[in-house]
Amino acid sequence: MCLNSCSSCVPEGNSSMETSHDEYLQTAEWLLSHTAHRPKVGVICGSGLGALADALKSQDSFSYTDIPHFPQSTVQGHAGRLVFGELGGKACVCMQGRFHMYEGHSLGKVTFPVRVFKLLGVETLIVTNAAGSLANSYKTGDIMIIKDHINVPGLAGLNPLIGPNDEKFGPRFPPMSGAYDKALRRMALDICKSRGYSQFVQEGVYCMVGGPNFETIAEARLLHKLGADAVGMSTAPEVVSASHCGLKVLGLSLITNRVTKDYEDTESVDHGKVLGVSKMRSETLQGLVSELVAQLDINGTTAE
Ligand SMILES: O=P(O)(O)O[C@H]1O[C@H](CO)[C@@H](O)[C@H]1O
Ligand SMILES: Nc1nc2[nH]cnc2c(=O)[nH]1
Repeated sequence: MCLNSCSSCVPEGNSSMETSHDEYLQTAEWLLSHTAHRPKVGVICGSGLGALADALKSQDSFSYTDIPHFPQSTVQGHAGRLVFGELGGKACVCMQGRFHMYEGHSLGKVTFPVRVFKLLGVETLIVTNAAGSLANSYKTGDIMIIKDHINVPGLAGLNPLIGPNDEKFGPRFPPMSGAYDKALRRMALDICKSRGYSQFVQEGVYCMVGGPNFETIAEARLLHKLGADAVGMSTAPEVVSASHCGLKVLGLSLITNRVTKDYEDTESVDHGKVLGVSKMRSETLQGLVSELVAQLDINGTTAE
């Protein structure tokens, strides 16, 4: 076995090594030459949550098809647009549509926009997703502030950082214990409290699985026993990549369905239901994200 992480040895479709540093730079430079916005905050919109970008003022919007080296969205509920604009007086960039492993994208492509965000000057990343609940106390429509994640593909060796490390982005062995910024979580909780959201806000552990199928009952039971409160098919690779390059991360899961752990339960889930609940809660999430961005101290630490 070769131990050199050369391109012929690292499994194809796994790491970010297929993208050179110059390609990230070319994309960032193209974007900066097409907009006057200089975003410090990046937002990734989960399934059906693209309306978060509608709150941006003075928008410059780019279809993914027009941006050099950008992957393309293939999933319903992910429009495939990068929107720049102002939110709460701060310059932001918002992905209306993310990339998933199950679409056939390599994890390098899934996380490509995160590194581009870094090169644009983004310091804080807000990641949203639609997820199914495993915790018994969660209800459909709840918002879960992500405290931590279990990256099932990552544990199995599917990690965007596999391959030669690009030191310009971050270290070979990045710690992940503080991946979800404590101060940002505190801020989100306080805002939820002040807005009267407390009865439908949770803080918990997100578990990423590869998808695209939803969980079997035995899988749901297993993930719950492992400590997961909610499950989805995204977010972990983006957060690993963001944390690696020093971005502060806030993760928000919208609970769109209950994942059944009971063989007697006849309720099932489909993507249409997921999108329906996302749409219903989109405005609430938009309010939370807008206020949070408005409160950010962009020059360094987060507001207390
Ligand atoms: O994680 P996001 O992109 O929000 O979407 C979630 O919803 C889709 C399934 O309905 C999957 O893509 C899952 O990951
Ligand atoms: N894996 C998974 N992803 C989801 N995305 C939205 N709901 C679900 C779910 O129940 N399971």
